[in-house]
Amino acid sequence: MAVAEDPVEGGAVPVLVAGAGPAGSTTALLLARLGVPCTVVERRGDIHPLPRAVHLDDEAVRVLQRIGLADAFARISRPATGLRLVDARLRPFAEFRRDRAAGSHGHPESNLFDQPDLDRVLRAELVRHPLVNLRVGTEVTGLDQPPDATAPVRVELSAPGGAETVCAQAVVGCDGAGSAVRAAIGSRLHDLGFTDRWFVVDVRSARPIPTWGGVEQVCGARRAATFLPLPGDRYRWEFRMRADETAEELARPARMAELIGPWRVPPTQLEVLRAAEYTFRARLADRWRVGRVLLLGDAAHLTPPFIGQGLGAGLRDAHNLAWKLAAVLAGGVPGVAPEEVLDSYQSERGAHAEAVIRGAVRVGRAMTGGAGVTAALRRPLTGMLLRLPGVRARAERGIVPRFPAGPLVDRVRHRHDLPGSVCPQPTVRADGVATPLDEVLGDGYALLTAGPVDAGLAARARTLGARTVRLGHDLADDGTLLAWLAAGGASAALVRPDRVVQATSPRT
Ligand SMILES: O=C(O)CCc1cccc(O)c1
Repeated sequence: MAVAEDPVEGGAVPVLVAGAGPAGSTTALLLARLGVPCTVVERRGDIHPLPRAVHLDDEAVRVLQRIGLADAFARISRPATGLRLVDARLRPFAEFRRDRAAGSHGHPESNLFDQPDLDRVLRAELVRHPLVNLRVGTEVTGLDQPPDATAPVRVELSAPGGAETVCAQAVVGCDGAGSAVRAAIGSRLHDLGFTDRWFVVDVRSARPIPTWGGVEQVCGARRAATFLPLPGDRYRWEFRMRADETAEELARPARMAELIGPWRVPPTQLEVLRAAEYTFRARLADRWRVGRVLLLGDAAHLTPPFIGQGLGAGLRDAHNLAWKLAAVLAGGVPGVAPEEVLDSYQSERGAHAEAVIRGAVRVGRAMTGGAGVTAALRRPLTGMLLRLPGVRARAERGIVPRFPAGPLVDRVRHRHDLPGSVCPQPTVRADGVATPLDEVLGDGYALLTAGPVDAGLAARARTLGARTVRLGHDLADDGTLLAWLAAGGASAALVRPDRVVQATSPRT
């Protein structure tokens, strides 16, 4: 299939991305990095002015690194100490600590930020990139997909100049919870059984508010709450709302003073930037792809924020999809049918997104659910639970993606085998220069070797155009990669462009 050279307004475009939020912008920038021109349509003229997401983990920051924005993100975020459970009087009773220097993905494990800051960084990059055509004030109103999956999709747009139609070889719907693209392909969001109203308060504080440097989850019986220190002078509180409460009532000075009372912050030192009701939901779309139309981010899944994974899930989707879509538009991944390549997007990402949503619901209920005796027992029970073998380690590790076997992930025989897992990113020395591993691996497939490679894997790597990177020759690291390969019983790993291990060569 021919890919148009340039994005052409009103004509054929290789990829139309609906929505310029963080997930849509990241998708477009990943595609553009791979040489695929994108048109991004965005309903809003300017970035969304209100703070929304506040947390990204190290794997999600690694995705931003792929589009050259890790340093910019570091400037607008603060590495966090982790998650602390506290009682109604803010006395800690459990703590999950994160590495503030760098975790296995080469970035701080927990990062707090204010979403409009990230939106501005991404928007500047979209505007700057020669392969991205950003069209604001424009949104998808309908789609028409011919039965032949490889024929262009006709996309109806509402634009400042009126209604128009463009043809795109693929459409990526990143248009949020109320996605028009999702509706147009007949995909439905399924409720995973969680809806909770919370009152979210974003403030600036004239004086620093003492914090432990991470997220505080108040697990009191009377009212669950979350407190987060954002960068600079900004902070966020979230309070669970009772059935008979309204945001207007809670926003009154007397009620607000009562809510933030335990933190002992004089309300006069605070400037309230926003105080609004937000409904936390757990939802998953049943179909993430119909032909060449794909869903991503909040259009595909919604999670409550208790483990801080909402936006990260969208960036992971973008990382998983962009290289597959780019490959299919350029003729495919050798040895795998294009439809299988694209199907693997939902089979890989859907399972992880569902595990994250269900995990967030479980954690949310465990931390904040119940009343009376149940809530009173939370503190001692949590202490006991965390002393059980493996429980703390699991809670600290989070929900790590482990993709199932498929056309792009070999079957594993042992749970320590590497295929389906994400390769770590230590800092390595290449040509005498300290560099994050991904910069050495490049944008395509890579074959990371620490010893002999079996002939089958070597041939597959050649067919896929993989860059061979030999430990101890092309780069040196602190032993992380060697230990990782050894733990997985491998002497070499074939790493996909999204850093997922596709196959390994066994250690002999
Ligand atoms: O696990 C962490 O380090 C923080 C998790 C988190 C982030 C944001 C909100 C929240 O309730 C939890």
